[in-house]
Amino acid sequence: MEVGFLGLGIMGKAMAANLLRHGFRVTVWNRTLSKCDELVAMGAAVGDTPASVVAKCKYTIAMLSDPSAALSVVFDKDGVLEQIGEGKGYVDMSTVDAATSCKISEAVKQKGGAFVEAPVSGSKKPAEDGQLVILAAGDKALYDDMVPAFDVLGKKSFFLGEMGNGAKMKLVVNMIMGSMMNAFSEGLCLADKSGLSPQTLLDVLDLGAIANPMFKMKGPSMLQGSYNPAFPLKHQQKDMRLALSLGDENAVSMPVAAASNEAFKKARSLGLGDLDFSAVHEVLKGTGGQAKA
Ligand SMILES: NC(=O)C1=CN([C@@H]2O[C@H](COP(=O)(O)OP(=O)(O)OC[C@H]3O[C@@H](n4cnc5c(N)ncnc54)[C@H](OP(=O)(O)O)[C@@H]3O)[C@@H](O)[C@H]2O)C=CC1
Ligand SMILES: O=CCCC(=O)O
Repeated sequence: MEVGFLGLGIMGKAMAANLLRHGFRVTVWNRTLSKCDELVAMGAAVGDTPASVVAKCKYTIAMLSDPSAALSVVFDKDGVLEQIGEGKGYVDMSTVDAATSCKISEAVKQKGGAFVEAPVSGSKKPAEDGQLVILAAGDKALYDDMVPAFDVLGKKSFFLGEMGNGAKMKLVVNMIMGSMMNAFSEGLCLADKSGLSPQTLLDVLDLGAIANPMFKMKGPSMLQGSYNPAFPLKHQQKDMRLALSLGDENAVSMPVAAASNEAFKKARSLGLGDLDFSAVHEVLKGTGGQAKA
């Protein structure tokens, strides 16, 4: 199967590499072109523009930072829309809001193409290992065509029906994750300040009902003040913002998420946006600015 891949950040690079390892023919494009080099060394071809990738490939996947990047790659000059059409499919796996997905979907359909939104749960390591959880919605025939690729990228794919449901599901999941990270960080601070060993707290948490992979993976590095980015904090704050907006639209009160969003915003204002989202711990510790990757 031949696929195009637009966006080779932390996630896109791992996902495209995984497709190559599984025998897919992949043509890549990234705004910063030098990021294509590693994939080329693995056998990928390069397209000059999103449009040229779509012209070459029947199916094109995108993994971009946020709604404005997702829209730009489709609608701007040399974008996806210039070459999408009958018989071609576009799959955006970025985390965006439902309105962005719907806007892209309408434009692609108007040109005769098919569109699926397919944001993912899981971070850098699951992307490398093909263990993502894929939250797809939109054109069912295109979804069915993409199953061989989704089977390589993920451990499970959900087809959630109408366009926008994938984006909404992803935002709900990440809203919970961001709130959990804040509660976890507060707990580590409380243990420390009240004379307990935060390491022992990690051991206790890991044996109880709230044990989870995120606490287990991020806890030890948070205690060291080390935040090598797997999921950049700026993207987690974007997801909290989009989830809160979904709450506004549906009149859902979300005080916990709103407070967590404030902590992520504070972290961004301290220059921690490119570190892992667990760097919000520096805000809750009150030591922002001393964090490292
Ligand atoms: N990291 C994670 O753990 C996860 C991330 N996600 C989501 O996946 C998406 C990608 O995340 P991640 O890989 O971590 O992010 P990165 O910041 O590492 O990569 C972002 C990508 O978007 C590109 N980009 C940004 N702005 C533009 C633009 N205006 N035009 C064209 N390309 C642009 C970047 O290009 P350039 O290299 O030129 O800057 C880069 O390829 C996000 O929506 C994120 O929320 C979902 C699940 C997990
Ligand atoms: O959007 C990012 C999700 C990160 C994760 O699921 O670990």
